[in-house]
Amino acid sequence: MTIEYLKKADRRAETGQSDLQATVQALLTEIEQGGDAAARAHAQKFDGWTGPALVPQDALDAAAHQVPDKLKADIGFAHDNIRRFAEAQKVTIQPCELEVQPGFFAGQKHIPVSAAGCYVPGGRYSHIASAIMTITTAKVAGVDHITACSPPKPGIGIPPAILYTMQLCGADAVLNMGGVQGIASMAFGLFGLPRADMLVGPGNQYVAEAKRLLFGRVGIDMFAGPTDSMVVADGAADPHLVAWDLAGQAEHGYNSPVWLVTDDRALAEAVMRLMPTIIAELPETNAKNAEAAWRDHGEVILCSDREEMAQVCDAYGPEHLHVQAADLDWWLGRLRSYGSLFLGEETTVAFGDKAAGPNHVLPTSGAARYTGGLSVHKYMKTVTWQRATRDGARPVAEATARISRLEGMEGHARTADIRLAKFFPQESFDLAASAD
Ligand SMILES: NC(=O)C1=CN([C@@H]2O[C@H](COP(=O)(O)OP(=O)(O)OC[C@H]3O[C@@H](n4cnc5c(N)ncnc54)[C@H](O)[C@@H]3O)[C@@H](O)[C@H]2O)C=CC1
Ligand SMILES: O=C(O)[C@@H](O)CS(=O)(=O)O
Ligand SMILES: [Zn+2]
Repeated sequence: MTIEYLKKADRRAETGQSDLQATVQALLTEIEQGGDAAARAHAQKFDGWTGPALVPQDALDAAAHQVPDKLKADIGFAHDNIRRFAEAQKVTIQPCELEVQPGFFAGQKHIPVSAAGCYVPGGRYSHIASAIMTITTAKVAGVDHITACSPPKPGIGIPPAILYTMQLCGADAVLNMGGVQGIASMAFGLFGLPRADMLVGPGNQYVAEAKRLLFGRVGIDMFAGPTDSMVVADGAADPHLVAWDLAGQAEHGYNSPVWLVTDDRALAEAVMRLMPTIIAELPETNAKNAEAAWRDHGEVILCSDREEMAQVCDAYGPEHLHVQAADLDWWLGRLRSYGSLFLGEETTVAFGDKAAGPNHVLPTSGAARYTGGLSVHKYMKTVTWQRATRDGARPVAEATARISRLEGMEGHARTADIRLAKFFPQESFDLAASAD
């Protein structure tokens, strides 16, 4: 490849460092050993929260009255799109059955997990959309019990719009708890809640690391840490739109990378010129986030042709990948590594973030190389079954006995032997391990 970095990041997104791992592991251990009291103590320490851990029903009811009708309509619009998209995905999950041998049947089916814990981030921004994405999808999948948690604001708790959304989407219980203490409370079944079988949702590096460390004891959706976004643009792209699309996602936080990949030097230079002015138009905190993200993690990569651009995309595996280039079908067919793909300037990452339908909980930090984003599939276990007639069992039992014996697993072999003896008492079988 002959790519040229017109702007290169000094640092990659800060995830998975060993000090972060040690910090989060210590918090998890403290909370597991100290139970409810330890979780409450951490809520006070990190979020200044001394109110109830479980949001009481009257607070949930009150929240519904505090949300303006126009916002309710927008939340309803987004919820409807995300629910219908999840329902369409669920239809693609089909059971199957095969007669593997005459009289021997095997199949697969899908069973939703019993209890899910949905993390709704809330440190910097009030992520209403994350509540829709995680809870709605769990509900469509058929999860029996859904706990949602989010960081409480001191003296207020979880903001009313988030509480309203959590209820609308189908949360069975809501916890005033963010960060590691929120994740731990759901994983360990604190406050009388069922232990989560599955932890889902995005969050900052503490949240993502807590999920990663708990994986194995519980299922997780994926590594969904600090947001990252890539725009792929050719010479016909609108530099103003491209620059806003990069700045818009950089506001997530100081550690949210945004990358531009292009084969047009003039476009790259125009976008780089525009970025500081556009960032300065954001409100102060957002601008500070975006400025740091662009300065420390922003990259502009100049390629010689579209195939080279596609190779860069695949190598980065961005969470969001927005193509603003000719021949969108070529890109849709060619690209292999992204969380969610946005094709053309008529859509944008923020549409997917908030309201379009596809889920916004997506793999970050290159995890798109091995997984897609949150969907009903993540809440469902693909399990298999088998049954047979006696005649159908016969060749399978013979092969099983001989293979097991060759492996030295006599106990396994006997479970096959005794079936052959029971089902076919008049016959004899050669069940010795083959010598060669
Ligand atoms: N990958 C995805 O699909 C998405 C990712 N995101 C990402 O989620 C993140 C949200 O982050 P935040 O706003 O921070 O909200 P957050 O809810 O993830 O984190 C806030 C919590 O962090 C904990 N915390 C803060 N400082 C701590 C410390 N020093 N030690 C231990 N715990 C600490 C606190 O308990 C607090 O409750 C952003 O990085 C954003 O990019 C957001 C939406 C979607
Ligand atoms: O990572 C993401 O998908 C976020 O950009 C979603 S949101 O903008 O926080 O809603
Ligand atoms: Zn976003």
